[in-house]
Amino acid sequence: MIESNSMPKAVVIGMPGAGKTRLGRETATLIKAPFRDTDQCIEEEAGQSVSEIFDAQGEQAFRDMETGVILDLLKDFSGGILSLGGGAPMSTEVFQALQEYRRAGGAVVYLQIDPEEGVSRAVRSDHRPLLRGAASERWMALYRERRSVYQELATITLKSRNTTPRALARRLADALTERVVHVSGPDPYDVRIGAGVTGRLHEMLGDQAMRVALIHTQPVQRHSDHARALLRQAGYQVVDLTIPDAEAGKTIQVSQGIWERLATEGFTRSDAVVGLGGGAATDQAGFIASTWMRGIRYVNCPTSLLAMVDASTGGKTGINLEQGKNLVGSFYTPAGVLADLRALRTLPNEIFVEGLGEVAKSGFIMDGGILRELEERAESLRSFDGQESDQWLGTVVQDLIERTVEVKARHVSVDLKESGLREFLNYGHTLGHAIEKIEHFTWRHGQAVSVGMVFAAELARITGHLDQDVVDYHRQLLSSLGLRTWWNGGDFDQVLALMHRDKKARGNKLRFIILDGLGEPTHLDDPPVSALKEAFQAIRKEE
Ligand SMILES: NC(=O)c1ccc[n+]([C@@H]2O[C@H](COP(=O)([O-])OP(=O)(O)OC[C@H]3O[C@@H](n4cnc5c(N)ncnc54)[C@H](O)[C@@H]3O)[C@@H](O)[C@H]2O)c1
Ligand SMILES: O=C(O)C(=O)C[C@@H](O)[C@H](O)[C@H](O)COP(=O)(O)O
Repeated sequence: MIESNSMPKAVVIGMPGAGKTRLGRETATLIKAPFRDTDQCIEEEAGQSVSEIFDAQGEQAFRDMETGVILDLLKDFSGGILSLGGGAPMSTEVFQALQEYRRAGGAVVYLQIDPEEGVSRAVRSDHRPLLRGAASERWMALYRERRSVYQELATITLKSRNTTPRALARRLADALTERVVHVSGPDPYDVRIGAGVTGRLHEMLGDQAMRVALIHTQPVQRHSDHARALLRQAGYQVVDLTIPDAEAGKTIQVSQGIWERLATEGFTRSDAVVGLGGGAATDQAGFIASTWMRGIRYVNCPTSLLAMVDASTGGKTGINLEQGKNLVGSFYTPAGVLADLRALRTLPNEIFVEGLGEVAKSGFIMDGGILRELEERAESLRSFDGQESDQWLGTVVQDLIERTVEVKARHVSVDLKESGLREFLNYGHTLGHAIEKIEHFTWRHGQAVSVGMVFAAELARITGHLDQDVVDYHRQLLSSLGLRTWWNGGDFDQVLALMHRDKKARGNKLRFIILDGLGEPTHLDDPPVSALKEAFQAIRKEE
């Protein structure tokens, strides 16, 4: 039986001369994995070259050896990259084993080569026994016979045309390290997390759209330029829309400007939106997508940590009003989310750190593993520098993003419109949003939520739900990550009035999310004002 913990990470298949061995070897080097080529394994075992085995024992003997080697390696080559001989998948046993390998989660990579190129390489090569004699005719005949088998088995197809072996290996390495979180519900979609996933924009947008509105902010210009180039390459007419940065981009005036532009550009119902940037840009882009002609397709490309772990997923779209945060919006799910880790290279440290606030939130409400990871890595995470982030840190960040998006997905998959369970994702936000407003959005969202979580923990303690040590743990963990745990702005009455505009409030009654313990969120309805005041005092710091 093929088991995921001992099988190879990828198996490369394709025609003779496609470059499978080179692709496999270079990819293995990039991802620091072992590499095997089945022809080479057979030659080592037999002490003869493939041609010599063909000449001395015939093709069938070679195929039997090949099948044996492949079946063994599929069971026992943990995390390696395996390149197969071109004809291997044509054997029923190997074909079925590759199907089983796929079912176990393995990646079968079909390296496609243009027939003209394949033929010209075949003519030049003199060591392939099956191509002896009329090499070009033999190659074409094999190609016709094998092509559909390769296509049927492939989970990843790479075309060698117009690219270098190095670039192909890079693409494969990216694809193999990508993580996918599936969000289910009425309109299911995937969140893809990995270096280079922006390359999947076309796949996610689909072929229906003719025009694409690319909504982004100026600080992420470099990433939007890349996305625009990919969209144009894929044949879309791209309308580039640079909106004001951060919360200044989440206003009705900005929405109005975009709607008018879409009208001028002739956007129809089959056209699409791409939101690229931090959470503010993706919130506005989603809002536009949900309102234009009552809803068109959109894909989010988050570029900040916070947008990757939270804002881009779940379909809460919206804008702010002078009176408060996110007061206008909709629940409208994206067609997909592409969290490209390469975007983090340009992310300033303080914006990375604020994103850790929402990561910690997911830990507090659901996933103790996130909390442990944050505790262990606090120092390196707090000093994250995208430019210098080594591979180790990159993997940690990818893990944290994946885990946090899992937490989000678990909530929004069953309660898209926030009738109960989803409200837990709002931990720390009732006060957090009030702080953002009172501070005229000079405080970053994640920092405000961090203080909001300490407030919620204090409130839980005061109302008899939580022990002091868990409240202390909030302060200690959040501050170790570089997040704020106190706030001296505003006054209680101002804060109370703003908290009444929170979307969890019903009538005159406030509703908070608090914890009964780590990973045990619950609702607290209509707490006494005295308790709120005491919790408010507890987040003030003597200066
Ligand atoms: N819809 C939701 O479910 C949800 C969830 C959480 C937060 N939010 C919203 O998200 C917003 C906060 O998101 P945010 O923290 O990303 O803030 P943001 O969107 O204001 O981005 C912060 C800053 O970082 C810049 N930036 C983003 N990516 C960058 C990159 N790769 N390189 C350089 N600069 C980059 C932005 O342009 C901006 O200047 C808030 O409006 C919040 O309400 C929404
Ligand atoms: O997705 C959710 O649900 C959340 O509450 C996630 C929050 O982290 C996020 O800040 C959200 O935008 C808050 O929404 P709001 O309804 O409180 O405005």
